[in-house]
Amino acid sequence: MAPHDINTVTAIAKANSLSKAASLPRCAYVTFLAGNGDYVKGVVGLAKGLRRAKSKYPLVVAILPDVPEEHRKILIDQGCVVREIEPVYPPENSTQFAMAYYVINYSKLRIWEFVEYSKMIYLDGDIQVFENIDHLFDLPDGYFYAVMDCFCEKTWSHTPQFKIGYCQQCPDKVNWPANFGPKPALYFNAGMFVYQPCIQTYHSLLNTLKITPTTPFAEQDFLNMFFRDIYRPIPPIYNLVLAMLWRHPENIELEKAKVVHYCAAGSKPWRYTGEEQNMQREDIKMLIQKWSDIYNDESLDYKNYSAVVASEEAAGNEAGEDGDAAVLQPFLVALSDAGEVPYVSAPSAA
Ligand SMILES: O=c1ccn([C@@H]2O[C@H](COP(=O)(O)OP(=O)(O)O)[C@@H](O)[C@H]2O)c(=O)[nH]1
Ligand SMILES: OC[C@H]1O[C@H](O[C@@H]2[C@@H](O)[C@H](O)[C@@H](O)[C@H](O)[C@@H]2O)[C@H](O)[C@@H](O)[C@H]1O
Ligand SMILES: [Mn+2]
Repeated sequence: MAPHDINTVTAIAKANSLSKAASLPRCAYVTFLAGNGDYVKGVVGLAKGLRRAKSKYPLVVAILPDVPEEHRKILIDQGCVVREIEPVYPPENSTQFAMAYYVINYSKLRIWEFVEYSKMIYLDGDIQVFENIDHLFDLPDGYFYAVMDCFCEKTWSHTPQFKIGYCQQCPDKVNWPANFGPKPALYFNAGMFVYQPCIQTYHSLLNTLKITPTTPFAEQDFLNMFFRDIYRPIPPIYNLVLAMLWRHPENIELEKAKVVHYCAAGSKPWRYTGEEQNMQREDIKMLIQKWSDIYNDESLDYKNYSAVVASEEAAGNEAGEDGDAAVLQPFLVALSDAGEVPYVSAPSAA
């Protein structure tokens, strides 16, 4: 066959694109959804935020069986890869959780089973991504990456740290008392982390959980214990826990925050009333507004966004490296590879 033969050219192009797809690292974002409440709004907001940030990778939603059909459909329509998981129950124990609903959070451990991906970034449903963080997938393998938590809110009042006013965000302010034993290891917030799915790790997590007493911060305490030797802190811009704004303003440059975690009491954007403590702060109102702008932006709905990209491609717009088409393409490939969403092919330009 002559190289200019149209079939040859097509075959080469196809082989190239296949090998390109095959060599793409198998990366994805993953979040967790339980129940029939309003957290589905958080996940929709997150899916749209990732699109706005031109993330190249899909958002997998690990859902418990109690998520209603209606909510599953909303997620699929937003281009999410929906995966049902079995709940994980902690061993029986009389511990009071810092929040009663944290008990379902042990189910997050199932995401280690998603081994069709080599690396994933877990994000809580109450997180928003304002700038692209795909580069976190390039961090060296073999570690667990997350942002250090803050111990100053009253959800921490049960801990010795809180009682003496010690926080790892300002470790020199209050010295760790000698008679308290060794200084505790660095402790991450489990609303965002970079990890590698792995079946051995998955079994080890579940087996270790069976012999581990439950504690107030549920799976977060457990993950901190399990991964303490390979935990590597990343800067707070990758998971801005809102309380940092009033507890440790000296550690935060708000304009640099790429990822915001709406975890302070009263700060869930989809049910914000402004009544709780600190919720009338200007920075909080601004962050709630930014979340709502993304949630309400119809051009970020998957159906509208993919239609625009398809028509740009049809117009022969190769849209350099930063163009929407170039950016959405691998996202669609990843989705269609996952077998959940049909690949939206561009109509012929002829
Ligand atoms: O009814 C619920 C409660 C929690 N979650 C999920 O569990 C995560 C952890 O809970 P949350 O973010 O409310 O905890 P916080 O970060 O505020 O302590 C949420 O982000 C959701 O992804 C959920 O889907 N439904
Ligand atoms: O089940 C334990 C939970 O713990 C975390 O909650 C936060 C939040 O409750 C703040 O209000 C506290 O002040 C903060 O320290 C605490 O870590 C995670 O965000 C969540 O995903 C989940 O892992
Ligand atoms: Mn959260």
